[in-house]
Parts: sequence; structure tokens; C-alpha cells
Amino acid sequence: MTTFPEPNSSTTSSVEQYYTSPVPMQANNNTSYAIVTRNLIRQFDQKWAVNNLNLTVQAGEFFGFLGPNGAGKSTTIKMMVGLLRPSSGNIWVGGIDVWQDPLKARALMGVLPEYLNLYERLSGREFITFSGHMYGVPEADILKRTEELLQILDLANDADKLIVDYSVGMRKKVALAAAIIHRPQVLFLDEPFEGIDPVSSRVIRDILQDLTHRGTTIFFSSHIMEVVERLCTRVGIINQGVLVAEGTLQELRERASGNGGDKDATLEDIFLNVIGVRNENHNLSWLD
Ligand SMILES: Nc1ncnc2c1ncn2[C@@H]1O[C@H](COP(=O)(O)OP(=O)(O)OP(=O)(O)O)[C@@H](O)[C@H]1O
Repeated sequence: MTTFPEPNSSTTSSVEQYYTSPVPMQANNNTSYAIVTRNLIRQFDQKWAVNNLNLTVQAGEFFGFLGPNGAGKSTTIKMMVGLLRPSSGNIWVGGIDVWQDPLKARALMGVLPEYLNLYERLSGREFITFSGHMYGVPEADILKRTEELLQILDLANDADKLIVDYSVGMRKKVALAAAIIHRPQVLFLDEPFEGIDPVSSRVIRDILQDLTHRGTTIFFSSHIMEVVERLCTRVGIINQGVLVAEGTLQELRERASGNGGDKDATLEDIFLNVIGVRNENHNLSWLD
């Protein structure tokens, strides 16, 4: 069992100080980063879903965004991609202020949202092609890329079936194809591996890695620690709307071990520690 130091107080600020890096000052020059958020806040009535988030993601990074249920991951991604207006603060993607120049910013992005809002009466092939047209991809490229995406995502046999008749995993794969057909500079994925079988999961991982090797920046949220550990160059952990840890896995391990924790800690160990989960009894009393 991995041991960690007790967070020395119940406030998030001490944990936050310990696990997050200072905000780089040069991030004010937002053009040199793939994604920058500054003092990003989103409130829903009295609830602070995202509380003063400062994040900087370099071009070509594979950034994993983690947090327990309700932590603020989807809210953050929705604000980053222009689907949900922040209460305050700014977001730049590829140097473009997302809320000042949304169309220009959207042209740089690919988005796989948490809840897929697909055109149910289109077939898979039609939907991917439609997305290519929306992003202004040349016709010949659309045809070639669509067929290749259908093939590689194992959708070719169902390409002419209506999306309304697709399974959860098939819908996710067709949405991913539509999100990458224009070779986006920055790809946002909210839980891309949810509902995906191991074979498709492997294919998607390979596609995503290939994209980052060719310069695409990926920002994705996931609850699957092994996948994040395997794929991500850097991770951020959000809890109750506050960024409580951020860095490479190695940095997070070193910070944990520097404070008496385990130098071989897994991402799951680090995650449970920074969100303050203790070894408690989780048995149901009425099963005794
Ligand atoms: N439209 C909304 N109206 C009111 N509250 C909302 C709304 N959207 C999100 N919230 C609240 O904001 C908080 C953050 O939600 P969010 O969906 O961002 O969490 P999450 O980290 O993506 O969670 P999960 O891992 O369960 O998907 C939650 O308390 C949620 O109830």
C-alpha cells in the first residue's frame, strides 16, 4: 500500500500549493500556448463549478484532466470549446480568445463532448462527411479521410446505418471521426473511452498518440487512470472546481516523495491523495 503524507490541513490551498506549479508569467503572451485559461470561473447559482482556474497547455502536449464526479471537468471543457460562457476569466486556444473570436477559435478545434448531440437521421458516413464540409475540408480529402476513418474505427460495415440505430460505442467512434476529420490543432475529448470496447479503445489510443506525434494538442478528461497514465505527458487534477495538482507524472511523484510519500506512487495513489480520500471502511453495515 502506498503511503502518503497527510495533507497538513483540510484546506485545498495547502495541497494546491504543494502539487501545482506557479502560473508561468509568460503565459500572458497567450499566442505561444495551445490552451491558456486565466482566472476562469463558472458559477451556477451559489455553486462554484470552476473556481479561478489557471492552466497552461503547451502545443503538442497530451494533457489529462482528472477529478472526481462533479469536480468541474465537463464545465471547464465546455467553456474552453465555446459551449458554455464563463462567469468570468479568459480562455485562449491557439492564441485566439475563445469568447472574443469564437468562430476563429472553433476552426482550430476538434471536440468530443460528454453528451453526444449527433444528427440521428444521418448515417455514420453522412455525418463524418458533413463534419468535413462544416470545417471546410476539400471534397477529395473528405472522401478519402471518411473512408479511412470508417475503416480504422471498425464502422465500415455500419457506415450506411442511421446513427439513431448505433450503439453507445459506435456513436462515440463516429463522433470522434467527425471531430478529427479536419486535423484540428487542439482536440478536446470529454471521457473518450467511456463505453468503448478494448479493441476500439486500443485503436482510439493509437489514433490519439499519432495525432500528438504530428503536433496536435490533446486535452482530455477521463476516470480511467491506466489510460491517463499511459498516454498523458502532463495531468491536472481538479477537485470542487479548484486545480489541486498539475504536472508530469514524474513531477507529481517527486513532489509526493519529497514530502514523505512514495516515489513509485501510481497516478491513482496520487489522485486519491490530492483529493483527500482516506482509507476508510466502505462496507455496507447491513451486509454483515
Ligand atoms: N447546467 C448546470 N446547472 C447547474 N449546475 C451545474 C450545471 N452543470 C454543471 N453543474 C454543476 O457543476 C458541478 C461540476 O459539474 P461537471 O459536470 O463539470 O463535473 P465533472 O467533473 O464533469 O463530473 P463527472 O465526472 O461526474 O462528469 C457539479 O456540481 C454540477 O452539478
